Amino acid sequence: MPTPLFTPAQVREMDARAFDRGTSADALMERAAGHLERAVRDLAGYGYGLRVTILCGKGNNGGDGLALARRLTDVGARATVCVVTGEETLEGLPAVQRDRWLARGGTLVSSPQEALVGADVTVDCLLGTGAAGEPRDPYRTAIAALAAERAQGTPVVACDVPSGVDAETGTVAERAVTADVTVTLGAEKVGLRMWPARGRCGDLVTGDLGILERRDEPVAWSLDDRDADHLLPFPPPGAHKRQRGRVLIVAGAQGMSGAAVLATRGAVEAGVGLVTCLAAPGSRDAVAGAVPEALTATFGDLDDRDDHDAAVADVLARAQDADVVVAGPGLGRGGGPTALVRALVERLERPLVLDADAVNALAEVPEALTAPRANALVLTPHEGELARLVDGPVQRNRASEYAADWGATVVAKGPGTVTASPDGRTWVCASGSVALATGGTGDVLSGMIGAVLAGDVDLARVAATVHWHGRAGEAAAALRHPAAVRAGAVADAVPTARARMAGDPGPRPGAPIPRPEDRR
Ligand SMILES: NC(=O)C1=CN([C@@H]2O[C@H](COP(=O)(O)OP(=O)(O)OC[C@H]3O[C@@H](n4cnc5c(N)ncnc54)[C@H](OP(=O)(O)O)[C@@H]3O)[C@@H](O)[C@H]2O)[C@H](O)CC1
Ligand SMILES: [K+]
Repeated sequence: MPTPLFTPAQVREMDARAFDRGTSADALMERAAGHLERAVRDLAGYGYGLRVTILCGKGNNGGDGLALARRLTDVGARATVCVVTGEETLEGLPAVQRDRWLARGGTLVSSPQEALVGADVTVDCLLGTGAAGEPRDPYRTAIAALAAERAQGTPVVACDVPSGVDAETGTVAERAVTADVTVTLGAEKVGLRMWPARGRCGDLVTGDLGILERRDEPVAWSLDDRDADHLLPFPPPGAHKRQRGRVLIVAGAQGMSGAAVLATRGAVEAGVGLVTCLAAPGSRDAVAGAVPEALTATFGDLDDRDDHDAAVADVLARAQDADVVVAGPGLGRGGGPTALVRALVERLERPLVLDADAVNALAEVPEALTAPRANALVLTPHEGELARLVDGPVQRNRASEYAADWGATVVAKGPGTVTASPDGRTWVCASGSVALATGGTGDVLSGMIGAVLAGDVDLARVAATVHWHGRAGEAAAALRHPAAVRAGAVADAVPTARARMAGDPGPRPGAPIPRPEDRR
């Protein structure tokens, strides 16, 4: 099942409703501590005799830590606790937890450095969702001490969020905790799935507090392999190639054949009935040579002012034979590509995927983006391209606003790609590898998206394809080295990645890939 993701403010509302139903804040804190205790023991593999150092702040995050110390003692672990702001700063529930800890025979160590000596596991209960901005002292110093201990090999469990990480936006303070496991409480917070925050969390575990209700609407979703595989098309038995979808790729101006080749390969490897690539003459030959499975043709000269109307008309006519059009990879910049993109956005009555130069062209004619249109539009900008479209700094966690403003599905590419559809659904991609941060991988993705939409324009499929492309990047990195993956290797890995998502552990000659009805 897709994982629902919420903002910290939503989780606070869930808390408030739980209080209205009669659940006490104390009970929630005890539940939180129970999840932390399990995570600590799971990480270490044992509990009895385990030396656990818990660094606490003065808020409820610190209160969770004090409750944890008591629970760990109950199972025979040795908890060392430091309240970095001083125990006298605690008020309310954290103060109640402190008193319970002291009544249980626990003690408090005043210096974080001293508390960390000899720890097998450390727990970051410094700052949670109530904190904002750059951690101030004494938190700052405590975070540095925790980092130094981790550098010596002592793992860190973060309570709710790694301190210094913004659980709404995914931004990370200059001084922030890097955890090995993060136990996120109540419901998964969206910012923890976004980068750079995701890189600070380690394994993400959700600690259910019984506060999430059916009516809670997540701001985003995260797909796993099975979710993504189920969303992706599976060829109906007996289908002929036209029924399996036809993609037209408009890419590759003169001298820019590589992008056209990669986008065409993306579509072919993703599996679709027919792929046609329209490119400038030299690029067309390159595509024909590199991807024999695709049909190829040329578009007129987009650079020639007198001819570009004819080129645009030709592309629109050819699009009549396609279910989906992908435009942009290596299309070039200037009046011709801009006129073509504008015509496609305004006049094409087919789903349209715009990538790379086509996104740049669209930034030249922003009125085309907001005008009513007859097609489903998917934009796949990387950060630089998105910045041109929004004309200012980009926040990927605002992709859903961009999608609503433009009536388009926005795939905001980067680590933890965010896909937002105009109907208000948002997905944060959990797959991928730094191997994808190399030229041409976006072209592969655009072709793949074209292929999956050729059967059915379900926009959740776009998010599933982003997940699939991420898995292909991981598979290519595993076969080679993350530092040495070229985009063509990502395209090569697309079919195997899908087989693995479907539950196939690896190549097994002769073994059929299970059909959807056998898997569900
Ligand atoms: N449903 C749940 O998820 C539950 C979560 N619990 C835990 O509660 C925390 C949130 O607790 P809260 O008390 O709201 O906040 P924090 O513990 O995160 O701490 C806030 C204190 O931090 C100070 N602060 C704020 N910003 C900074 C900063 N940049 N540098 C230093 N200090 C900062 C702030 O003090 P001020 O005096 O500055 O206002 C606060 O005192 C949640 O994360 C969970 O761990 C519940 O236990 C169970 C239900
Ligand atoms: K924390």
